[in-house]
Amino acid sequence: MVLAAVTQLTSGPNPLENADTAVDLIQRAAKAGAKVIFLPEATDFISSPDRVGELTYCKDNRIFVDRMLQAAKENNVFVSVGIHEPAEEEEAKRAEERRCYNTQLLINDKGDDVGRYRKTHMFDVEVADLKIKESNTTVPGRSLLPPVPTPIGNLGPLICYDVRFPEPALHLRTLGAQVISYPSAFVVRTGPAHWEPLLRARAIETQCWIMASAQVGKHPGTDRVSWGHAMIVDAFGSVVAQCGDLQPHRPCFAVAEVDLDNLDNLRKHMPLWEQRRNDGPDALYPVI
Ligand SMILES: O=C(O)CNC(=O)[C@H](CS)NC(=O)CCC(=O)C(=O)O
Repeated sequence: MVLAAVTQLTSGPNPLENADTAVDLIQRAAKAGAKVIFLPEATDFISSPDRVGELTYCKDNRIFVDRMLQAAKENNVFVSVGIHEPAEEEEAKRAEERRCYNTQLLINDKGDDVGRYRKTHMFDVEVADLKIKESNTTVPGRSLLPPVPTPIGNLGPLICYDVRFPEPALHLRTLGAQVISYPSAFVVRTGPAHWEPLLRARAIETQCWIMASAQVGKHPGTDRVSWGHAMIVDAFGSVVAQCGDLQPHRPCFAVAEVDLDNLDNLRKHMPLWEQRRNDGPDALYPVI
């Protein structure tokens, strides 16, 4: 049994200050015994949309990544962290747009970069008073990252809005995932109604552990407020750890022991992957 930690924090527009907060959380969670530590989406910075290009390409943002690699090594822990990654020129189409990928970076306990997943679903929505177009600043990734071995099992990375789409999570399970991570910055308009049920649904249907780190509270210099409620859901769909909502929100973490024997037992006795009908909608639901 290995301990995992999900974290909750409030990133601002300064990558170096956010690095201090993230390193402090890594140290605290490692001291509590966590071997795998999950930091939220966009831990490096959250800013108004007009500053995303500048901040993505600035030197401090490269220093942010170096500090995460160093903290993983020094604390002997595996780290998952959400960052803005410069998009390749051909992807950005026009270099002057300086768009980014919304990336989950995976770092092993030696401080090596062992994988990057780039968010594939853009949060382009209008819900009542909320209007956000992530694709103005961000280029969607084009592929899933096959699960990466970690001390808590094979980890399949996805990000935030991706949680609304069951298909990539199911595909990661087929590729061998035992744990799926959703570093997030859910908005307060949708969080109360959708955050927990979506995470639990993904856990139940994939029979994977879900690690959902979260941004929380008002982001300085923006009009954005994040929902928080970072949580760990086990492969049966139970919420086994959750960060609080006591205000003012301070950076915090919640831990759970990840039991892969139980996961194997669940999959053996409820063998969804053997029972799934793969013969397509025409065979399953013929039009009478
Ligand atoms: O913009 C950044 O710097 C970091 N990225 C985010 O905060 C992203 C894109 S705007 N947020 C979400 O996907 C929220 C999804 C959500 O709230 C829902 O699905 O309801």
